Amino acid sequence: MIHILTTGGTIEGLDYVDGKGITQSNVTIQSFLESANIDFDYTIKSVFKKDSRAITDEDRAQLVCKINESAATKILITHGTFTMEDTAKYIGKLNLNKTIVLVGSFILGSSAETDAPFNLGYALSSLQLLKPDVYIAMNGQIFNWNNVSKNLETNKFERNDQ
Ligand SMILES: NC(=O)C[C@H](N)C(=O)O
Repeated sequence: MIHILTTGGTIEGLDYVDGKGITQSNVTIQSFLESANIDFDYTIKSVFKKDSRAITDEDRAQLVCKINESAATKILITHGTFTMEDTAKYIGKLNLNKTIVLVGSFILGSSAETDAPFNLGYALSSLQLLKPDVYIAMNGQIFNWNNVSKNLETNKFERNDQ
């Protein structure tokens, strides 16, 4: 059983334009999974719907509550890319003894060119194979929570020790 927690971000078609958050989107993580004909047991829950620049430590604490409440030991978190590494660190430091993978997209989930379905597939596959810890699955790579940064110039995630 995989438990999916959604938090907003570009992957859900949410973004900031002119300093204002766009909260209306016709994209759902569920619809991506349905179009891929996913055939394993999963549950999906929206924890909040925010551009990740607006996520606070209170939001992160709420996310941790949902992780702890879940009977699943494999958790996927969909999240905006800007502060994904902060949320990964926040959760990683807690040693929750579950496999937790965070994933997002660089191109709006509502756009035809979105990287969302590929990233979701890659993250869900990795989630089933990885040992308990917290990871980011982006750019076709797996990053450990304590060794990852988003490079704002290249718009890619990279290892800190690279
Ligand atoms: N690519 C993204 O997800 C950026 C987005 N605006 C965010 O929530 O961080």
